[in-house]
Amino acid sequence: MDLKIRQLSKHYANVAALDAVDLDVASGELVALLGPSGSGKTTLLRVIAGLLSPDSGRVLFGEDDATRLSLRERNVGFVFQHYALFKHMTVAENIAFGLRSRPRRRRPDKTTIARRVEELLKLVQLQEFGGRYPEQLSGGQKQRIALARALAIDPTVLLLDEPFGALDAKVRVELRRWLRRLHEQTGQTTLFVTHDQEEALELADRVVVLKDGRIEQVGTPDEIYREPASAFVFDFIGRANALEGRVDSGTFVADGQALRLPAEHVVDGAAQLYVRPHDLAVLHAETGWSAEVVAVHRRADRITLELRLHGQAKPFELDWPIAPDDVLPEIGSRIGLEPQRYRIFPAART
Ligand SMILES: Nc1ncnc2c1ncn2[C@@H]1O[C@H](COP(=O)(O)OP(=O)(O)OP(=O)(O)O)[C@@H](O)[C@H]1O
Repeated sequence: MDLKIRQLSKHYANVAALDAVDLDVASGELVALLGPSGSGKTTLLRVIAGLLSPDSGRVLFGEDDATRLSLRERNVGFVFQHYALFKHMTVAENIAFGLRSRPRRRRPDKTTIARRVEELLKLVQLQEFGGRYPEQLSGGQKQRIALARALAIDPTVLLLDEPFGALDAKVRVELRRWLRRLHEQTGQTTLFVTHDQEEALELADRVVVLKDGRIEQVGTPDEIYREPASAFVFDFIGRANALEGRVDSGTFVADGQALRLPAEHVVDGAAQLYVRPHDLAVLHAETGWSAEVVAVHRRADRITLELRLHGQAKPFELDWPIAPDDVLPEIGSRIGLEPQRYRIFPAART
């Protein structure tokens, strides 16, 4: 089912946890809500679930206004970061819980519930685990069961709040790939909260970037990464350098006059050039603009140079795609550069 959010606001004292948020999620989409701590991700998910009432605005499931409905009436599936399985129930009983606790006229019979539990155990690849108790499962297995339990009621939407947040990095990566495959099988409309940009980019059909209760950008992972709509999104998604300069009649100027780049659509005044470390090309000729090498960092998979422009206090980084017999530049020397992909934004007013 599709989901529409219209002008949703929620305040706590003088904090706007959600500030007039509009969002459309198509049926079958997997959408990540991404943003730093306190940006409003969990609040948005909880308002959609019916766990929190908004101050104003509407939540629509299909054409139906669900704003005033309870969690149960909305029939949503919810998975929390911390395993919320019932300890005293077996895995199978946990999965069956949502169906068993339905009012009698909507409750499937025992055989149907047992069949559904088997199907779900198979779907989350834990067929042998129905008789176990939650304490006999690993963290990753518990979250797969929590997901099976959320899916059991055939929810209108599936809402996941950092479901892998408490797991270690390797298990997280395995589980997010597993979740993507599962989503392809079920086609369930899903909203997924994360503060991990890699998780969002790898998993989601579309990513919603939140900041201070507002949507900064909505787009496919590619759009968000390649065409960030603001300095905030550029900085938040992946590694970014910000170089100080000015825009003057459609030209960005920095480093005295040495660095000049077209900036047609940026208003005149203080501005910043945003460029990722791997989007800076080293020029072996004495063309382009030049920067001083401040430090050389060897990493497992790359070499990163720390560079500085004339007159700028803050160094920036360049990833050097080094060949085995390349000679690394010396500290204090200068190298020629060319940004291959970049964005220029007016400097934030403080
Ligand atoms: N019950 C509450 N009482 C007061 N303020 C709250 C409450 N819940 C959330 N807030 C505030 O609302 C804002 C949004 O919080 P929310 O939990 O939605 O952010 P988040 O993006 O999910 O953050 P995190 O990644 O840390 O979970 C924050 O400033 C938070 O302090």
